[in-house]
Amino acid sequence: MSSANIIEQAKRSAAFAAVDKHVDSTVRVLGIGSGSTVVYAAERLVQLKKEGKLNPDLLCVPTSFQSKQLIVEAGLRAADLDDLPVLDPESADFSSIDVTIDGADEVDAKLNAIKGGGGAHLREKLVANASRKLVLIADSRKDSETLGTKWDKGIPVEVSPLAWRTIKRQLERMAPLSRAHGLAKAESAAFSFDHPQAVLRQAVRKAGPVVTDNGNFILDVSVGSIYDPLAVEQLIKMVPGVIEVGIFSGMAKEAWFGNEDGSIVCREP
Ligand SMILES: O=C[C@H](O)[C@H](O)[C@H](O)COP(=O)(O)O
Repeated sequence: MSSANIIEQAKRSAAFAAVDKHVDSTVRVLGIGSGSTVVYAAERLVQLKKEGKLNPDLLCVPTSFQSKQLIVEAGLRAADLDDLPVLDPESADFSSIDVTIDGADEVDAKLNAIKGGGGAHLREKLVANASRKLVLIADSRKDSETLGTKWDKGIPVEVSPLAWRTIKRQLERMAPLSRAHGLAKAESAAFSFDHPQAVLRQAVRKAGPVVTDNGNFILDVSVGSIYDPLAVEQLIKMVPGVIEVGIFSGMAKEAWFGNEDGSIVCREP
């Protein structure tokens, strides 16, 4: 098997295992992530549907245009996040979604993640935030001790097109010491680069920038190793015009990694 096929097989195994563990007839609302690994989760859902193992009233909440197409093509029912009732109105839990299964670009030892390689992280974060459980699926190349050490394309940041140059300049002046911003432990650096770089993501086969599903631009912000994901997420989020940051700190409850030898690892924080 070619190395590309081995990677695809690893992604597929992780996706199948996660769906098998988390999706049964008791699940009423399911979040569907975006990207190439989630395609295999949709494949497994189609099989389970044929076997009559899904809830007949199952609603699927998409996280992108691509994700909605996966839901429709799988013969499942798509629902918008704000059309759903909360699962338990009597409790403080505001979740509308039982479980969401999504891909990731890099996942650290505590299951903090970088997402948005496909530009879908705004809706992915909204859906993750409304989910009781976020389950990540990936091949083992994404499994990392420290964010920013494996995914070297920068943190995807969705920004307003109205001020992208100003936002870029401001992000490039972010101080590496979280101490300067009072956001994390004194003396500790949130990230390693002295001079972060923010690059406007360019479209392929279209002149000009990538325009997200929400009509915005993406800056890919390289900061080196990310020692304090929450501090970096907060630092970036504070810049006016930043719509969403592709760091998901403390959101995932489980991550499934497919290995090249065919084995699967499931990790919890
Ligand atoms: O914007 C895209 C999403 O965050 C994806 O879930 C992420 O990029 C991983 O995608 P893939 O499964 O294709 O590696």
